[in-house]
Amino acid sequence: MAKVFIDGAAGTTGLEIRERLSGRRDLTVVQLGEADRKDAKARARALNDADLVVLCLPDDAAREAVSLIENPDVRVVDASTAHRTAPGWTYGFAELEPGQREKIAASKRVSNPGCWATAFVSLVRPLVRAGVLPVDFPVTANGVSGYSGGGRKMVEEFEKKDAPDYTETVVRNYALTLTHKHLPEMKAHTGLAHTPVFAPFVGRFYRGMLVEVPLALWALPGVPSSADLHRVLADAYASQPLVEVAPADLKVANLDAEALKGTNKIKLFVFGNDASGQVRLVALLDNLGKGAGGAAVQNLNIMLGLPETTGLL
Ligand SMILES: NC(=O)C1=CN([C@@H]2O[C@H](COP(=O)(O)OP(=O)(O)OC[C@H]3O[C@@H](n4cnc5c(N)ncnc54)[C@H](OP(=O)(O)O)[C@@H]3O)[C@@H](O)[C@H]2O)C=CC1
Ligand SMILES: CC(=O)N[C@@H](CCC(=O)OP(=O)(O)O)C(=O)O
Repeated sequence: MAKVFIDGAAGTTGLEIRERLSGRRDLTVVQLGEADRKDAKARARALNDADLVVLCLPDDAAREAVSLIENPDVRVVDASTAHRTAPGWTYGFAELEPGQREKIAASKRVSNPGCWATAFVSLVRPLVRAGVLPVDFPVTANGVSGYSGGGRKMVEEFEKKDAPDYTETVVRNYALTLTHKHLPEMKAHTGLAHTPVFAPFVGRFYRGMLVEVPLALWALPGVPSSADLHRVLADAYASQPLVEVAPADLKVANLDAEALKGTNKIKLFVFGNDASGQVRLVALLDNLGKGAGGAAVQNLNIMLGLPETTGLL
């Protein structure tokens, strides 16, 4: 039976992954106790003794963990931002490209996508691949996330009244320097030539997110209809159980960012107005589900040759 070590098991993403793996009888989960969890020697031992390790650590600690692995058989899923565009690493988004699942299955080093990037690339990559969206198009994205996306520190900022930076803010924008940490992977894994203009918001709710890519259809070559864009997305994800494309004729007045909380799914929507030549592509997901822990478990299943959606859906 495969031995899985979670490094960073006490953090927000680590806890989420532990919970998802807790009922599993097809693997053994290892984690270090409170006294050892930051001890480099204990971590090195556990890292080298596992079949697969899941890193739920800040970027620097994730890089350090990888450097501590000497056993060539150990396989890694890294939930941090450290290796998402690094050479030698496979991007852990099985549904993204034909053949990506097989690459993940064969890889020793898999980087789990960021939550914003998961939403963005799932909407944009199929359109770029199909040639509907030119690679040099000036794409923008915006969205709102629950505060668990910021990890333990942000959770405390929103929840712990005696935290030094406690806030009662309901919703706020951020990344105003236009250098959000997911931008490199958003560009690299869509194939876009230019970095998208990205406007993220965080709100006073724990988990869930809504991400939008607004597009002027009249500015695209051949002026496609919103139905054309919908067809590309529906075809791209037709056989993917964790990615759902809502029907093109769906009539709703709004979407709730928390609607998929606790699930491992991502749902994509195309809201278009062909009279004005405009479309809003929308992705709905749980930042801790398909945006982090759910995706990590999916990657782990694929890498260990276990049924992909065990413990998910
Ligand atoms: N939250 C989210 O929605 C998502 C997070 N991620 C990524 O997952 C990773 C973890 O994030 P998240 O769970 O949110 O962060 P947290 O801060 O909640 O958790 C990080 C954990 O790592 C521990 N840690 C820090 N340094 C070390 C070290 N040197 N050795 C061992 N353990 C250490 C921390 O302990 P302590 O708290 O005691 O310092 C904490 O338990 C990050 O890289 C993040 O970018 C990815 C996708 C989504
Ligand atoms: C609300 C919030 O602050 N979210 C985090 C991203 C969460 C995520 O996907 O993070 P990783 O890159 O850490 O994987 C942010 O925007 O920086």
